[in-house]
Amino acid sequence: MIYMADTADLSALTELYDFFPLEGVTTNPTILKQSGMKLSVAIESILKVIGHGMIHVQVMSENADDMVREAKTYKNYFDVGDTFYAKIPVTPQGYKAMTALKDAGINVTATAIFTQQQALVAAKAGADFVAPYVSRLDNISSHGIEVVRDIVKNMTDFKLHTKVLAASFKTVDQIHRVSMNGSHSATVGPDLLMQLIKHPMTDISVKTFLEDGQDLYDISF
Ligand SMILES: O=C[C@H](O)COP(=O)(O)O
Repeated sequence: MIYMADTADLSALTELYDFFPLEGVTTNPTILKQSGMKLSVAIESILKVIGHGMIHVQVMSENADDMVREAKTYKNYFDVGDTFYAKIPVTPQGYKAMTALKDAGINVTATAIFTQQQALVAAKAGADFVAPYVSRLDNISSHGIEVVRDIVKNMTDFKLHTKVLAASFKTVDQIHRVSMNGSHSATVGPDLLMQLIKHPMTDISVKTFLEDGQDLYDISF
């Protein structure tokens, strides 16, 4: 499974990219607002941290032609080639823009997905990733994990190349369950990414190893 960071928090990203095998960063207008940075500064700063990792940038336009122009502008502005993904909401104009963007050779991440059909239509429109919102589904008494599972099944059954990018997480268990249901990728906030790898028994085990080995390891390195 591909892990991405769902954040524009530069210090958290720098800390995570030092050790966590992340393959990209996803952003949206809300994430930018939380960072306090304008788009140009935020994305340029993120790119300095992530190098050749994927960068997913959401468009603000509502009309398909504008979405396409906006995405093309960002791709050129940030000069990021194939690691650039235009995040396009699954509106009617968004679907139209997805097809046009793919025709123009620009990667697409279909976002704000709440149903299996929204994802399937996005895949047919050529989206490289489809992003169902797990917590936001759970919070409206729906079932985020089941939606992810159904979308994964569709991609497999219909032999589509689109990857599921599960998004909107609040718990480690949600991430565990989307992995077990075959999600190709997940984008996760920094705090939860850290929680994924934390376990008190690991800390206790490492502490014991250090104590036990203290006087035994006699080879210099
Ligand atoms: O871009 C989509 C986000 O992953 C949504 O996450 P959120 O529900 O935590 O805002």
